[in-house]
Amino acid sequence: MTQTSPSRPARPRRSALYLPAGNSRALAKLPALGCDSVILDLEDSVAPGAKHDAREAVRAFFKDGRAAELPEGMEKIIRINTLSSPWGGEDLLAARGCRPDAILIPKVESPEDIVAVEDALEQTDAPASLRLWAMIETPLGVMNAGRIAQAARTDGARLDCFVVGGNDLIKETGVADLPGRPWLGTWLMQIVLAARAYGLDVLDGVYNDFKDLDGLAAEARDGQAMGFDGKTLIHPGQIGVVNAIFGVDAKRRAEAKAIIDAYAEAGNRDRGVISLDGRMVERLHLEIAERVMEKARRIDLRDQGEGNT
Ligand SMILES: CC(C)(COP(=O)(O)OP(=O)(O)OC[C@H]1O[C@@H](n2cnc3c(N)ncnc32)[C@H](O)[C@@H]1OP(=O)(O)O)[C@@H](O)C(=O)NCCC(=O)NCCSC(=O)C[C@H](O)C(=O)O
Ligand SMILES: [Mg+2]
Repeated sequence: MTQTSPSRPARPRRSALYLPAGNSRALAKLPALGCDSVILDLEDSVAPGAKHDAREAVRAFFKDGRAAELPEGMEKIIRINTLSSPWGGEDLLAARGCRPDAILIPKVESPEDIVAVEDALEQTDAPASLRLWAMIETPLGVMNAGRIAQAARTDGARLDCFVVGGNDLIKETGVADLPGRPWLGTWLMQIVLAARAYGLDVLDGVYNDFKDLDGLAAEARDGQAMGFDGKTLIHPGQIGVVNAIFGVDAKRRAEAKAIIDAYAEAGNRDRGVISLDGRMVERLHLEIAERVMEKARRIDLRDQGEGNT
């Protein structure tokens, strides 16, 4: 059974789809898609000359009610440009005004990058519920991942989730971009470990070859085994594969239910350790099983379009 920290909410974040914010046809498709999160992108998928229009498109999407009509439970994230870029400050103001679930900050390299955004939000009437997600996609970002995640422990901190930026990491380090990601593995694990140490969710990077669903499935399975909560995506055709791999299949549900049922038996309720089908089961396994069942419940609601609150 996959081990998951019981301290984080069991919120499904199987699939997070990037959508270039200025692409009106893609925006029109969104209500029918089954991704758990959408990331409206103002950064790398938007050319410098199109930044203004893309930002206005995001503003309009939230203002005219289209965002509110998305399926309940689909998280709405806006990826801004870095604050050091010519667009970041205006992006942040626009994003805050849209009141999405979270703002995704690209190329985070130190806790100060998070604090700068937190401070800017403090000076506005940003709701306390607004979360921050951070992209880890540079050598410094990976090296400082623990310190960055630690920023989530500060009182009132908004940091909620790490997102791997594999394309930038490959660009910045020069490692070979090979199937199975042999040279990226250590860094990916470092990012997962940092996130887990401080109770953050963590999403794997994108798979660029969007027509190769077998390759996507192999990479998603690797990511699931590494401990990621889900994967970021670039195309609607990738959602089904990834939702299945990061979901809770029938075998895991049955295992979890068996553990919960076993501990519910009168003779077991107060026991620390029990024997189940020839395996040692401890109360920590009960916590994991309860979390698995809660996540399965939320996934079922999400997949029925009823939200995952
Ligand atoms: C990759 C694409 C450019 C491919 O586009 P296209 O050739 O147009 O795809 P299709 O013809 O197969 O599209 C079929 C229909 O699906 C809609 N569509 C396509 N992509 C999306 C999407 N992401 N969300 C919603 N809908 C989408 C098309 O509009 C078609 O519908 P219709 O027009 O009605 O026929 C394109 O998929 C794309 O732009 N993807 C997103 C790219 C992106 O956001 N990139 C930035 C994030 S990746 C990254 O930067 C990660 C990280 O930072 C790192 O460093 O790794
Ligand atoms: Mg990137």
